Amino acid sequence: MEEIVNPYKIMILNLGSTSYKFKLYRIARDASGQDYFTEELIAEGAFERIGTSGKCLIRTKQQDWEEERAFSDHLEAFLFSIQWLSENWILSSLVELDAIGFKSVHAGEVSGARIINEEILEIMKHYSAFAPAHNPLYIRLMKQLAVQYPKLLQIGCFETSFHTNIPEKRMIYGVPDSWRNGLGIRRYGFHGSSHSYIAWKMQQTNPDARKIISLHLGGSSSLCAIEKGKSIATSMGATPQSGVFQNNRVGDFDIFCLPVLMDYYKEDWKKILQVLSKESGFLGVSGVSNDLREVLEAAEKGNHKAQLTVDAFVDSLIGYIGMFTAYLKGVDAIVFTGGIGLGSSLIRKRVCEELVYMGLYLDEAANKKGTEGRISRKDSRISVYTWKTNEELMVARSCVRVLEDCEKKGKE
Ligand SMILES: Nc1ncnc2c1ncn2[C@@H]1O[C@H](COP(=O)(O)OP(=O)(O)O)[C@@H](O)[C@H]1O
Ligand SMILES: CC(=O)OP(=O)(O)O
Ligand SMILES: [Mg+2]
Repeated sequence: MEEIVNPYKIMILNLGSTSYKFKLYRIARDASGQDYFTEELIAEGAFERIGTSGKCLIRTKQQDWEEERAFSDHLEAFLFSIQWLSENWILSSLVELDAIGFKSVHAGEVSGARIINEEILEIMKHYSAFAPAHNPLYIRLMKQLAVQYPKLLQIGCFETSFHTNIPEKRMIYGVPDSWRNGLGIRRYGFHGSSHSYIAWKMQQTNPDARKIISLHLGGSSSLCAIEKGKSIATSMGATPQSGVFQNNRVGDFDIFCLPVLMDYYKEDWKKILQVLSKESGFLGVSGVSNDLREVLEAAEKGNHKAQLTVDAFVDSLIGYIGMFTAYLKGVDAIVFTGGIGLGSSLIRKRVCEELVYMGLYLDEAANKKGTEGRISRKDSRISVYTWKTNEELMVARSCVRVLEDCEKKGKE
């Protein structure tokens, strides 16, 4: 392994809508001094189905631990992982870290990698209404850590960052301009760490693919049109509740249903938002589950509503792929990532079957294998890939940049 000179020790936390993930790195810029990094992954953890019970695993060089476990929330999962790392002599205390990095979600116009302080926490709080499944979780943990470890540097890398170069005409809604400036109501886009990882990964492996559509399909799902490494369009808007069908969130929805809903729910708008953000999407339409694995299983057994959910999900992906192909004026590669993107060969097959008209031909055997890499046939005009996303790596790199800036400022 390449020697890592003056590495930082950084722990990255990814509080997903259904999962808790962490990675612990030793990481530094490499000898070239450019924007390249060398890193060693000391430990990683992925806990599924937070709130119910799911597969939880932690991996280190020495050992793997895997158990079916129930964590009531992300905080409990985080505390467990810290205790595990300490008991197994991997990290005796968070005090050992140079920084803790968060794959944080929404702070409106504030994006990029930011040192977490009172001001940023206030902004995140303001945008909690936009990202209710994420922001409150991050704020709670950040505040708790600030009390417990006042010297620990906390860095938030906001999911909106990758999308800041999308043309203005594509980032506005057709609403009074004062709503954008006064209330922050505009499109932002999310899953920036994942889509930027895909852009980077494709640059490393397939530099000729300049027009890419990245499908991050997971607890929440979004698509991103990437041109020459930059996001030029994305399916989520002002909030991560929008765009394609989500696990339990509505996706795109016609706001003019509101009067009917207000009537039905006796003007209880909080209840309406709860249904749209927690009881809709896969769960709402199928009535089976917010976990696509269970919906697919039910569809297989002939459950009509479950089948409709799967069909509508695939259909919404196809719609955005068509739109983004037009924005990109063609497409060289389509990439599947996220829990569903990597895990479900059926969803990949269903999507690709709809794209044969574009000269896209799936390699059925490669698709079924479910490993990373190319899954389209040699004669396919558009290549198709599955990559396991690495959001934590992108966050860790951003943290290194912030730590270097801090050091520079300290020397000035
Ligand atoms: N083999 C699979 N088939 C269908 N869905 C899957 C599969 N594996 C995982 N998933 C779905 O992926 C989601 C988790 O995706 P992930 O991107 O890790 O989550 P998060 O959004 O919480 O960060 C779960 O909701 C699960 O239903
Ligand atoms: C928007 C976001 O960070 O989503 P997820 O819950 O999929 O990780
Ligand atoms: Mg996620």
